[in-house]
Amino acid sequence: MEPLERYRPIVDDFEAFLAACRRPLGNAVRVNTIKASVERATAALEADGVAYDQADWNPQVLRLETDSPGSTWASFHGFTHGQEEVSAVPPVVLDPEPGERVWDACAAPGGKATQLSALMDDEGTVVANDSNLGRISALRFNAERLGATNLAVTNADARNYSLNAFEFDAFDRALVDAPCSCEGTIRKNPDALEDWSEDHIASVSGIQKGILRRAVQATREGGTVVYSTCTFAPEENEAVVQHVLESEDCRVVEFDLGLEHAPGLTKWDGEEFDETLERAARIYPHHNDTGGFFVAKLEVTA
Ligand SMILES: C[S@@+](CC[C@H](N)C(=O)[O-])C[C@H]1O[C@@H](n2cnc3c(N)ncnc32)[C@H](O)[C@@H]1O
Repeated sequence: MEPLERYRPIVDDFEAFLAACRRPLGNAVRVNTIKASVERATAALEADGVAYDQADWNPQVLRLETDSPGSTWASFHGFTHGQEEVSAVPPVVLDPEPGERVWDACAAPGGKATQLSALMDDEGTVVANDSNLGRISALRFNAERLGATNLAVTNADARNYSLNAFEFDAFDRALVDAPCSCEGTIRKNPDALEDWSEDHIASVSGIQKGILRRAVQATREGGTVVYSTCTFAPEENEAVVQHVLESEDCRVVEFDLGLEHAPGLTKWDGEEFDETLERAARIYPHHNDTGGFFVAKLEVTA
């Protein structure tokens, strides 16, 4: 928990934050609407005797009272997919339409890519990319299990991603769910901070900047890019968005999130960020009894 002390000056009710970070996280699933309605999925859970609670902000997210959410009939049938509640936020903020072209730049193992497919009624295209070949097999497996047929998988470094193989020259939307220091996953993974260091944060921040820059370049004017991480470090969040605001044509836009959150920061460690960064969301574990997440929404401008 010691590394988290650096966030004492920025987190509202820091003691409640620390206490929440120490509590194990319950299990959650997302209803896979490609295969089942919420009613059908919850009926399958009830038949299995698994109690659930629907999330207030999204009825497709269910908190389950079971230690093995992957061992229910609903899961075997692909009606549900184990996914942390806050992890379901970025695709909802991206808000893709059926028929659009969407790039998921860092997609494996595919929780959000398959959610994008479902939000698009499995119509249009989700290009689900990841640079890690080992994680691609899990992405393919999840796409098949959940029946996401509009999902195409690529294996490349998103920082210099080429659109040459496609018959179009820009995506309508892009999601960058970036590799990060994973501080916000501490409730699920108590070892999450074991290898924590400021050097690692600095190095991953450079990768994040490169990926987000490419995502803005690869998205059409008027299109939308969502940037998310499961970490608290401002170097990996606001500083990354700030970097891209300075180098690419885009702006930070507001979004409505039915979840309690804090605004993005406008300064950290002597660095000042654009005031529009306040439109980003910092979701802390004590806000909604979830993991931690950062989400920013960008519009590509001329
Ligand atoms: C937070 S995880 C993505 C989780 C995924 N969006 C989901 O919901 O299942 C970050 C991913 O970024 C990938 N990654 C790391 N560096 C990358 C790069 N330069 N280009 C593309 N993907 C990268 C990692 O392999 C990892 O799978």
